[in-house]
Amino acid sequence: MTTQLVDRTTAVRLEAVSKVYGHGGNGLLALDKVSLSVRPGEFVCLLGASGCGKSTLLSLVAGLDKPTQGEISTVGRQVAMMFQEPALFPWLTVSANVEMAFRAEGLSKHERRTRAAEFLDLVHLGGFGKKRPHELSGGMRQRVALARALAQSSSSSSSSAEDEGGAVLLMDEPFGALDAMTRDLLHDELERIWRERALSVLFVTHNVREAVRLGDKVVLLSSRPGKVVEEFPVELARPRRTDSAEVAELAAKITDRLKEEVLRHGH
Ligand SMILES: Nc1ncnc2c1ncn2[C@@H]1O[C@H](COP(=O)(O)OP(=O)(O)OP(=O)(O)O)[C@@H](O)[C@H]1O
Repeated sequence: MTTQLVDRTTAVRLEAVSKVYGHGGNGLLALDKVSLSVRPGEFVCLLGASGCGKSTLLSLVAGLDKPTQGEISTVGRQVAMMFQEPALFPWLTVSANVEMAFRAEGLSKHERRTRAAEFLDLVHLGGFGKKRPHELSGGMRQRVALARALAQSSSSSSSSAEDEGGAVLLMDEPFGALDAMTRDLLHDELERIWRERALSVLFVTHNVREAVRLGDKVVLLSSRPGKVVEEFPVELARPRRTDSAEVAELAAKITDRLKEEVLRHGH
């Protein structure tokens, strides 16, 4: 089950969470007693081989699905999710796509547009509000998706009155389809916004360097069923460069551990 946390030292907490898809003999154990936590303002990267249950875990935290066993708790503010594909409505303008985040708030059209423009400015897309998604590059579309996720997590309908902490952002390989240069730029922007807005982030990737570039902590999941194998604190100074020797060194250590896990499971 998913509950609201009263404890202010944790933004997201999973305790012995298991997920089985299907029933009986045909059931598939996707996650096996996974425990992990994200502190308020912490950037946690979740790393693992394909099919180890990373997306499953995020959808459970987002409340899109329920764990079979275990408990998930989050801060009062509703979490926002961002996927590999930006999932924009192609027939709407960029601004209208971001305005969707405020649709439950009863704001006037003018207020919605003004607030959407603020979030588009934040991701350096000021002036692009009237464009349609197909007129933008892949990286720009992903920025629109980021603006919409930030708007969602800040909307008053998604926060409780006593909630003063930053929002929780769940990201499922959001930059996986982008070229390396665009990805680098978006890493810098995400890091800036994360700091400015004191976000708590759970970021799924299978790119080890990306995890080390961004994370305060990298949580390594085993191959299916997903279990936490090891947590690696990343104590490198920020801002980091994906191509730096320090990032490469820790990434190599984590990759070795990941390979060991994949070989142990035979897939
Ligand atoms: N709705 C579902 N019904 C049945 N099985 C599912 C469902 N969703 C996921 N699975 C299975 O659960 C396992 C974990 O899937 P999941 O998508 O969470 O892994 P992942 O680590 O995110 O993979 P990838 O890195 O390839 O995106 C996989 O074996 C997948 O086939």
